[in-house]
Amino acid sequence: MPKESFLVNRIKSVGFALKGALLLIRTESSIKIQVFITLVMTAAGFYFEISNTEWILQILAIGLVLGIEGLNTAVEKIADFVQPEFDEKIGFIKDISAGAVMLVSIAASIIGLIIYIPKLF
Ligand SMILES: Nc1ncnc2c1ncn2[C@@H]1O[C@H](COP(=O)(O)OP(=O)(O)OP(=O)(O)O)[C@@H](O)[C@H]1O
Repeated sequence: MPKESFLVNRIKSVGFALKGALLLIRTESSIKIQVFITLVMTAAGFYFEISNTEWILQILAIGLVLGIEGLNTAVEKIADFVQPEFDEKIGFIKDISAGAVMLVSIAASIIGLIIYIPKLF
């Protein structure tokens, strides 16, 4: 069988990644909430006419939270696959992964406060 070209492989990878992102949004409730917050913050960005720099920081913060949440979901799925029973080590791995989401969420919330508090008060 002839090897597929680099370009065909790249296009296929983008397809798999898009499928994964859609699957994530359709099946995971935490990502659904974060997508909702993304829509609210995007609307707020337009309403308050935030600057280019503020848009860049907001997009970066939102992208980080969604990306790390996606990785956390992947860690949870792998953990459940390799060890469906209660296991202290699995609990530790899942807690660390959830902690990573919390850290970026705190940073994103602080960025949001720095951008919007001066516009509200
Ligand atoms: N197999 C397990 N062994 C030990 N502790 C576990 C196990 N599964 C889950 N836990 C504990 O329960 C917590 C929540 O795990 P869970 O997989 O339900 O994640 P979640 O954050 O509720 O994810 P989601 O709501 O997105 O499914 C973990 O952080 C861990 O402390």
